[in-house]
Amino acid sequence: MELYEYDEICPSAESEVIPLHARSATRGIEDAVRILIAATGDDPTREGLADTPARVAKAYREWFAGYAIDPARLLATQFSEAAGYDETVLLTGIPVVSTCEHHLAPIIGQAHVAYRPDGRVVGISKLSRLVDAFARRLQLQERLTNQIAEALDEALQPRGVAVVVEAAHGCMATRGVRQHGLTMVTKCWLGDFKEDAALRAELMASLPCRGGSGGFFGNR
Ligand SMILES: Nc1nc2c(ncn2[C@@H]2O[C@H](COP(=O)(O)OP(=O)(O)OP(=O)(O)O)[C@@H](O)[C@H]2O)c(=O)[nH]1
Ligand SMILES: [Zn+2]
Repeated sequence: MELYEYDEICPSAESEVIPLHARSATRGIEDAVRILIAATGDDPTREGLADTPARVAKAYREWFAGYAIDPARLLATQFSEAAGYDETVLLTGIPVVSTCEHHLAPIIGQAHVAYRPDGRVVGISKLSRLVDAFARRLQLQERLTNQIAEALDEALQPRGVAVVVEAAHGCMATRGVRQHGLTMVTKCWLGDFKEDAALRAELMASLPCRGGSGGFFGNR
């Protein structure tokens, strides 16, 4: 295996310490990607890989855009015109694109978000934005599930919140146990949903759950 000099693949490494959350982190990411490419045994300077560090830096801005989003601001616009509606509001099949904090591998799945309003509702698109704001961070699926539920509960103070996330973990599909087609299902129940088993059952019956039917990294 060919070895590469550190400052050949990582020219800016010693010039400054770059906070990773900042926009200026781009160069630091690019240097890190060159190191990772070299670690695979490939040549980070060959033509096909020359633009890869910049592409990965751009991808990182997209994958981790959630850190810059304030969930409370997302949910700040609320409507009271629907005050007479006090049944469950449910949005199913919200795409989840996240990254596991243990292996930096993708977590791909869907979230189903429900709440029982108490006089106020939010624009339905905000539920999708809320899921995305927490998904586009380094995550554990359990924490992602709880964060979505708690942010909605805090902002809207509804009578209940339910969040179900079903996702496949790239770190299980592509390495380690190397089992694809598995789906992890996590749930968070707050308020009415925590107290009322019939409500939980009704909600679960309304979900187009894919759990156990193949997952997002293909069938076994
Ligand atoms: N509970 C939970 N576990 C996760 C999540 N994402 C990844 N993991 C697991 O995190 C664990 C990390 O375990 P470690 O033993 O520290 O790491 P590892 O040696 O790479 O583990 P293996 O994946 O079993 O090879 C693994 O079991 C992963 O499957 C998640 O969102 N929630
Ligand atoms: Zn993982």
